[in-house]
Amino acid sequence: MLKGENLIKVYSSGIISPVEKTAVDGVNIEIGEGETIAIVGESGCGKTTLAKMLMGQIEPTGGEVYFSGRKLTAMKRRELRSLRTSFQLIPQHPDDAVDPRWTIGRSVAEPLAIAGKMSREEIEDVVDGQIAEVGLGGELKERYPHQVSGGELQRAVIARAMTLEPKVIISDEATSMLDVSVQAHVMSVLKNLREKRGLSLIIITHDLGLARAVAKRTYVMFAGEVVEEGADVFENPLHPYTRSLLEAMEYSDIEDTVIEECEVPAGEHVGCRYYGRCSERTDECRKKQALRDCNGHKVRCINVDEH
Ligand SMILES: Nc1ncnc2c1ncn2[C@@H]1O[C@H](COP(=O)(O)OP(=O)(O)OP(=O)(O)O)[C@@H](O)[C@H]1O
Repeated sequence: MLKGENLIKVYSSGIISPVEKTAVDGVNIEIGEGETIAIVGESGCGKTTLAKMLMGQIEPTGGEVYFSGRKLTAMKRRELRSLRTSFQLIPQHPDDAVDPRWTIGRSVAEPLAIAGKMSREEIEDVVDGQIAEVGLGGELKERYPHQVSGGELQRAVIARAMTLEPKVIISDEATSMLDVSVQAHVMSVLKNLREKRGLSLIIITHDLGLARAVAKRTYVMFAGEVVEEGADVFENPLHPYTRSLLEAMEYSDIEDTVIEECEVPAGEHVGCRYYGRCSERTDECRKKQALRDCNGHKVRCINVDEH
């Protein structure tokens, strides 16, 4: 339903001597209707940039995005704007998505008020239904963001996003600031909405335990590339990077395992990008690595054999 083909994003920053940074480099990604996928990888590997390209929020430097067979990347701005409601991003900090001076009810109603297609009473009905659907009590409508808990506010943000009847929800570390039990509650709200509404869910996370628990397929990213992808990357990890993440997980509680940020060694972009950190590297790894089919999923490592 939503597909990115060979997506590339090069950012340019600085005016006098601009510096280019390739945040995403040739990523192919796909999500079906009602499917949940996870994108995992350390900070700065390009997860958010990839998601924003899929949503049409930022223009790719290269590659195409298709949504229900239509080429998003070829659309005029107006056409794209009308499709934007199909994609809703749930950010890490719910405070970013609501106005602190507005009641929760007003914030949830805002997208419908802007759309201008419903009467006040109709909007009220949708807001009430949506607030109940995410498991919040009606009394929260009259409260301000500082008068609710982080988990409640995040559920209100989900309710707000749902008023626009999106097809795809992208959760960008949406639960990472919450306690584990609250995190589970918010995720179960998303899961229920997915089941009930046939939503597709993209979970961007540092939390391997979360990805493992909720996603049908996982994309592991490293330095702008997908290094491994499949339904069983946790059960049958092939890439040395994925294996190192999972080994780190063994030393801690699975629920608490987050990926630490690490510097990508400079000058290693010709061959395998993991070369500088890989304990299994060979001379062959200095060559550009392709993402290839292997043992039921895809891996970008020349040293992995079919078995
Ligand atoms: N607007 C921008 N201009 C220049 N560089 C950017 C811009 N946005 C992101 N980057 C850089 O692109 C790279 C990828 O960023 P991105 O936010 O996509 O990573 P991420 O994997 O989502 O990280 P995190 O988990 O920390 O949110 C980073 O090195 C970041 O500094």
